[in-house]
Amino acid sequence: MTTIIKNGTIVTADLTYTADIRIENGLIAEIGQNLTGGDTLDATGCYVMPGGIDPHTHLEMPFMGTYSADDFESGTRAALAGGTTMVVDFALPNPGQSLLDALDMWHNKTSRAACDYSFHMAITWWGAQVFEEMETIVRDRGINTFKHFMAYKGALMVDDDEMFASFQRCAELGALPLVHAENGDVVAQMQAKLMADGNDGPEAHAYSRPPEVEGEATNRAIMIADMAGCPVYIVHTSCEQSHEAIRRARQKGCRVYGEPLIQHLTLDESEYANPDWDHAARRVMSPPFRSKQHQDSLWAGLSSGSLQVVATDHCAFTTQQKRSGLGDFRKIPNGTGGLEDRMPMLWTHGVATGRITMNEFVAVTSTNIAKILNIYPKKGAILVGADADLVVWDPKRTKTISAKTQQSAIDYNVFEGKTVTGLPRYTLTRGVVAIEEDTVKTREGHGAFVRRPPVTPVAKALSTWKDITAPRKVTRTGIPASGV
Ligand SMILES: NC(=O)NCCC(=O)O
Ligand SMILES: [Zn+2]
Ligand SMILES: [Zn+2]
Repeated sequence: MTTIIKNGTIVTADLTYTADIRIENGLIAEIGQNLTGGDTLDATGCYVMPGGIDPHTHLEMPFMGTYSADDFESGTRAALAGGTTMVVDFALPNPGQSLLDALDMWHNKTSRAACDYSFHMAITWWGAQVFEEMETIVRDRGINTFKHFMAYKGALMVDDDEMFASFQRCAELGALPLVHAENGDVVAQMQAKLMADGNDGPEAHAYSRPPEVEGEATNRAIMIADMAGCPVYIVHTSCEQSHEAIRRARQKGCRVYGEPLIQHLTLDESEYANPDWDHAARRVMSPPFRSKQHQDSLWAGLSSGSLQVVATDHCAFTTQQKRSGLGDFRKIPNGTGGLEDRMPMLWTHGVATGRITMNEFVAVTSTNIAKILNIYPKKGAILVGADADLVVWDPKRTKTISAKTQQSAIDYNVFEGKTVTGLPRYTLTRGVVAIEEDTVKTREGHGAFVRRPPVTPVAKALSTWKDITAPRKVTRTGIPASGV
């Protein structure tokens, strides 16, 4: 089947130019002038960009005694509606559970996915079995990233010795560790104190996780990665303290990546002061929303290049689920939605305000993460041979975000009432039109697992350098006799 996208302006991470695109069998077959034949999609007045990649979602995730409400059907439908054509979710083994079993469980959730997907594997416990299975995960199962939680003490959290061992294993395998960087021990103590003082509302969630908790853990993760000899990717970077640690390390030459979320870029801590308990609880996530100064730092990181990727950490819970934390903020399921809104919100608050360019928009929503995850140029590119995961972006289309019209299964939207300008005219997943303006044409089961090979160019370069600079025993000729 042939489709031609005509009359659009192609925008990639490094180029802006006018050309048509011919798509055949789900791939980009030709880029050129005046292409004809097949079905035509009119892109007049639009930008044609690589579809978004959201590398941080939690669909149907078992967490804090419940499951996140969006599954791979509603989650990928929401993604496509907002111009995102691939999601990367997290397989989370229970303590003692085989990584391979956990991965099978996560694959079993995806039969209705409407866009392509992949997984990060979480390291939630440590032992010889995990060490061995990491190799199978990388070599046979197409996964090159391992997630580590420095928070959620007593649940997902790992200690420094486990993290160091896992990072070293990542270095051997050419894999990339991801880190949720918050000091879980300090958080647990702060939570207990707040509760003891009678601070049991959702605002106490934010008080228990100040920026220092995140800055300290980010710095620690980066130093541990440097000692282990691997790059490291810090998820949901929300504050200047964490950004500063990333920036400083990058200046020293460390291979560190930082991922702000669209929520942290556009929503602030005043949400937790709302007198409506539901309003505040719906916005409970970790790390919490920050002040406007922290937001400025994140935006500066995107424009200067010290932060590379904008994600959502889409982990949506209904109001009813959030209410399990009434009377004890520690029991409010942590997480917010954003899959459908990431690209329009970033365009509206980033490109339209001049904080980032269109090309930087493509870089931080798609191309950078495609390179980091080693799936470029299959994904994240407009090149002959690449998957035709494309968004025909109409910079004039506008809407006011509302839970009433969203694809997500939950009953509210943290961006409710915000007007966005810049929306998909079409979203294509491997050449198939899934979204045509307000019409949703997603196909359940169209989404396929994307295998990601290990050893990115960055991992290879870093391991070469680490080998050259590794400690070496000095060969000596004149050794004094002992005791003389
Ligand atoms: N971020 C959050 O609050 N929930 C999802 C799990 C995580 O990423 O920490
Ligand atoms: Zn996290
Ligand atoms: Zn997450």
